[in-house]
Amino acid sequence: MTERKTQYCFIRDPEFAWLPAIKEGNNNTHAQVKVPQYKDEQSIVCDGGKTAKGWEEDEVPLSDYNKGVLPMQNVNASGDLKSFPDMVNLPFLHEAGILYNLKDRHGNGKPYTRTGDIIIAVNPFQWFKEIYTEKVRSRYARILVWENTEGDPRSQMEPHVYETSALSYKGLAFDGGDQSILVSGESGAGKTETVKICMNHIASCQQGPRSSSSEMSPVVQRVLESNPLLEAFGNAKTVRNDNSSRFGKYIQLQFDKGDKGQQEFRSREKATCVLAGSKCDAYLLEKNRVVSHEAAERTFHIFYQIVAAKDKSKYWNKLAGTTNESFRFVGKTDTDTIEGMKDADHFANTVRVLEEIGVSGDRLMTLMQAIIIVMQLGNITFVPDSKDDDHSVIASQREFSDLCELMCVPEASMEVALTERTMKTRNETYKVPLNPAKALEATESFAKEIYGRAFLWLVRCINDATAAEN
Ligand SMILES: Nc1ncnc2c1ncn2[C@@H]1O[C@H](COP(=O)(O)OP(=O)(O)OP(=O)(O)O)[C@@H](O)[C@H]1O
Repeated sequence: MTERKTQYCFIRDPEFAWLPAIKEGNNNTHAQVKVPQYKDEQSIVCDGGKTAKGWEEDEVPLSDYNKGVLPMQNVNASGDLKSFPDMVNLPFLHEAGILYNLKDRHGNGKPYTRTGDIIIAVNPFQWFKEIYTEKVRSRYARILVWENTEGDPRSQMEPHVYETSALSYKGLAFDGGDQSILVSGESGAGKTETVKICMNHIASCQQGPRSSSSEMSPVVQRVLESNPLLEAFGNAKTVRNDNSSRFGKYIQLQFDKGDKGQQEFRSREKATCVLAGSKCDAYLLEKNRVVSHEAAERTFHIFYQIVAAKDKSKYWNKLAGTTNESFRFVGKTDTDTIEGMKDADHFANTVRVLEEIGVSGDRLMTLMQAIIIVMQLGNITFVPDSKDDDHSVIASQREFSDLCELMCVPEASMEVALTERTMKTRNETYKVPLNPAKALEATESFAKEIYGRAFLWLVRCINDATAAEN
């Protein structure tokens, strides 16, 4: 009599998506399964139930599964998971198989897994310093870029995001084609960090085959240093990520490929393809965050930074003595520390980098005042005009006078701008009064527009400092 092989499978679960189980039998509509019970989510693994604290019998409807078949686990005869660095090789390729493979590697300190040419990164939320050392960086560059090996050199290496950077540099330097790297994932997945790791590595690839120096090229340094600026103005604390990018970006790294006429081009002896500059396109800034955010979240970092700045009254003397709560758009926050640094220290760093890219003196003053104007606009309130409910008048007179003084605009003109809308037809221009709700809406739109434009202006300044001239 032949012994029946244990059928290690997965079943759907509303809490954990997929659970490992053992299939005991089935009829036309249902499968009978034994489900190992683990201590907690972390300890749920594919191990044939060896570390489970008990078992439960269950019956699952086959109609919940693709073609009525329960997906099988990628395990050996004793039920232990067989982990694959490249998921193209998974014997059973399905969602549950992918998730448990990634979970196993993640648990073993391996945040990267390959699927063909794609690298999947599972955010470890702790720095595994040993996988980002200079030695590791140059090994990936040497083997993937500079050594002309037969076959796929990746087969001898652990999957790593350095593989993506090295292969794109190689494609650019030796095949001559432009390269694109797409980094995608949900909020907090680690996209921004991955881009930094990738850019740093591209910089070490261009140091050439024999480089062992950790010295960064000035271009890359400038590109990476501009990051805190984009983060100050474009990032905010959300419930998922304390430093969440609230805009999309397309970073173009510009390489000088040398003179193609010279034999040196495509030489494997020397790097002739060198980083000359970078350009960033920013889009879809979450402008709405300027005027409102969830209680557990924050608006853009720069607002807290400026309120916390030691020298804030330099930008507007009325900032002296103010707190986050002094401004409706900013409001109470449960933290004054982002990525281990206080808002006040971040501000000093923001100003230092701004000055480095040429935003200093009057330009710096204007930028900061634009930010303060946005905050002050949030403090303007409206009430119905006693003579006509459809008209509104400004209720917060002192805040309004401060705003006008800050903007250097006469109060009468500003009041008209905030409480009336100008309509234009083909033959005439006329004013429509705004009720308090509409006036508030218009004021908020004005604040969002100023912030959005200041952000794009800043991106242009960064590009002026980092883009290659030709
Ligand atoms: N490779 C990594 N090693 C260690 N920690 C990491 C790594 N990648 C990301 N993290 C951690 O995860 C946090 C969130 O990462 P990151 O800001 O890159 O996410 P994101 O995908 O860009 O999020 P968002 O879309 O919200 O901007 C980082 O602040 C860092 O603490």
